[in-house]
Amino acid sequence: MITVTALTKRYGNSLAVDDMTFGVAAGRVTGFVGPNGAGKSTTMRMMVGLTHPGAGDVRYSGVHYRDLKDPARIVGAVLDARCMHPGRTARNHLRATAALSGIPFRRVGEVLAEVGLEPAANKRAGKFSLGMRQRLALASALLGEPQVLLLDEPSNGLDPDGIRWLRDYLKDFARRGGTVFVSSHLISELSMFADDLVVIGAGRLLAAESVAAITGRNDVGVLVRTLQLVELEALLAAHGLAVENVVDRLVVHGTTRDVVSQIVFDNSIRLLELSETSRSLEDSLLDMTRSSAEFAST
Ligand SMILES: Nc1ncnc2c1ncn2[C@@H]1O[C@H](COP(=O)(O)OP(=O)(O)OP(=O)(O)O)[C@@H](O)[C@H]1O
Repeated sequence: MITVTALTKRYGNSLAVDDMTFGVAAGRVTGFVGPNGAGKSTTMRMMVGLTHPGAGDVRYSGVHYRDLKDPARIVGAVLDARCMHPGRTARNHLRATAALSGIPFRRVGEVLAEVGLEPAANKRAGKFSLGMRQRLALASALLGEPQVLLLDEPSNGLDPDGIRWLRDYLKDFARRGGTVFVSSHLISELSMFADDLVVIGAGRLLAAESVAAITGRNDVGVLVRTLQLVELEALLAAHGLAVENVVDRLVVHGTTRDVVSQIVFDNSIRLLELSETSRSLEDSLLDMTRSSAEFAST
């Protein structure tokens, strides 16, 4: 649905976005992750024509954003939830936005209900919490019944219930055939609902693949504790297993608990602990971006 090709943006001497190419599929939630300053916002701004790229382009089903006949009906974007008139009520903010895009006013009531803001419809946006502004910004993006949602850090300011609600909403939007591209510097949060990930660091693309592919590559292994450490290490190595002695335990790479427990049983070794380990998605992404700034992990 979205194709980003060789997208590049330079600010002075620094490359904020460096030759970025990736695709975002319809019917799936794609997470856009990277440490602070990696270039997520700059990329998303270029995706909706708010920042002019130095090179490269972004297309929606083959059509350049600036050539879309009715962009509000194709792409709904929330890039900065603070961007609204504080003196306007939620309803009036949405009416003004609808009028600008030629969208019928009946959509205003519908989107207020969709994001759960009906009770606050007549309150001024200036009195809204950041979480309520996020919902109002999402409501604006939904006015044109778009096929694509682009959201930059949409859970900022949402409470845990709000975050769960947003996650379910976006999953459902994708299930109905929509395209969701959502950025976050919180890997743990994205890993809970994204199908695909686009990972960037220091302006460069590091990976663009499914969460399943990334986790599938993760090293699985077995952790063993025993008082007969040296004896078991030799036995496991004799069976051709890659074994590592880490202080008071053995880590056996690329195998399962069943294999190790059989060797242990056959050789009457007494165990203190036997467990399977796997690296989390977060560990993998941290490895990918280690050379760039730190990810926030909570
Ligand atoms: N208008 C601008 N002028 C100069 N430099 C900019 C501008 N906008 C962004 N940058 C720089 O480009 C780089 C990428 O910034 P960007 O905001 O896109 O990153 P990000 O991944 O969205 O980070 P964050 O999660 O902190 O918002 C940063 O080094 C930033 O300082």
